[in-house]
This record gives sequence, C-alpha cells and structure tokens, in this order.
Amino acid sequence: MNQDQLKKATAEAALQYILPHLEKDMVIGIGTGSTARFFIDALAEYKDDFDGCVSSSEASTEQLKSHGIPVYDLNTVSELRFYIDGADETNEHLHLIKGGGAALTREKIIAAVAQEFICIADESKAVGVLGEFPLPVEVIPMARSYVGRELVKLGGDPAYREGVVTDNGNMILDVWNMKIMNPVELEQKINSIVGVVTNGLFANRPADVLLLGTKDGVKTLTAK
Ligand SMILES: O=C[C@H](O)[C@H](O)[C@H](O)COP(=O)(O)O
Repeated sequence: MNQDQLKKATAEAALQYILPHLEKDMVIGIGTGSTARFFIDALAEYKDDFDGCVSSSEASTEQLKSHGIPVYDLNTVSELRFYIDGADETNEHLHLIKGGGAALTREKIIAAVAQEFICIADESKAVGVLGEFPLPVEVIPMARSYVGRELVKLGGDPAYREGVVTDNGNMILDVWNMKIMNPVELEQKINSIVGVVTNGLFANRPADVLLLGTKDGVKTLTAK
C-alpha cells in the first residue's frame, strides 16, 4: 500500500470507530489535511445519522459543505463527542506535531473542546522523538522577527513559511532542528512568547486514540 492508501485506510477505520456512537443530534469535530479529507469523504455517506460538524479550516468547511454536511460555529456548540484529525508526527505518548497545513490554532481549539480526539495517521508519522518535522508556530505578523529571535534562544532554527497566511490572518514560522525531549514543557514555553498565537505541539492535550495505518493493517493505539 502506498501512503495515500494507508491514509485512506486509517480514515475508514476512524469511521468504523465512531459509527456505533453516532446520534441524530451529534456534532463532530473535523480536522484538516489529506488524511482528514479522506475521512470527510467517508463520513459523507452517513450524513443523515448525525447533526453536523465543526471544522478546523476553511478548506475542510468547503469540503463538508460540498457533501451537504452542515458546519456549525464552535461557539454555538456545547459538546463535541469526537474530534478526528491527522498529524505530522506522533510519539508513543500520542504527543503530536501538527500544523503542516497551517491549521494548528483552530485544530487545537477544537481538540480542547472534544471529549475524544482520534488521530489518524500513516506509519511514516510515528517517531521516537518529535522534531524531525519542523515545528509550526502561528505568529501575529508584527511579532514575526521578535518571535524568531526568541525561538533561536530555545535552540531552534525558525524559517518563515513564505506566502502562507493562516485562516486567522497570521503567519507561520517553521522551527527546524528541534529535538523535542520534553514536548509538554516546550509547548508551554513557546506559547508564552509574546506574539505567538500557538504552536503545533499537541502535548498538553494529546490525542486519546491513534489509528495508525501500517502495511500490516490499521493499529489502534492509546498513550504509553
Ligand atoms: O495543519 C494541518 C494539520 O495539522 C494536519 O493534520 C497535518 O498537517 C497532517 O496532514 P496530512 O494528513 O495531510 O498528512
């Protein structure tokens, strides 16, 4: 199986995971990226079995609406049973790096609200130590240079993601060469830099379940 087939298999496994729990008034949190796209396509067949979704990006919103799935403002939703989303990296504690698609802030907000965060990823995303994938940091535009200098002090090598404006109107710095030994602490440290909106570490709110697409099938993993 190639990488896309593994992503599709994990998306279908996530659908099977949530299907027994669907209720007519249920709202589901939806992530962003190529794996989430496979999930949205699979979910569409069951659109009459739940109420609608909240979405972490304009791109996912558009795709959901194209299937006729209602998309709600998170402020109008008091409970989210599930959040389903991909990741750029995961370790065995289900700490994640996310934001390769620049949607990290909205993703982190929805993950915070959700009762259960189901991460869907192919096996290339599983690593021993996070940080080979450059860590995305969403930054208020006027703070870009200052935040960059502060990230250098933390040992990173930030690069401005040219031409990218987030759905919130901000910029992304991708931080290279970080061997992230303590993701919980680093997430907090970076978020305390003035001008940072948030960073792509999901360690203080890790995934609850990881559906990992491997050549031997989709594995269901919980944090070690
Ligand atoms: O901002 C994007 C998200 O965090 C994605 O979930 C992440 O980049 C993984 O994307 P993909 O499923 O395309 O590998």
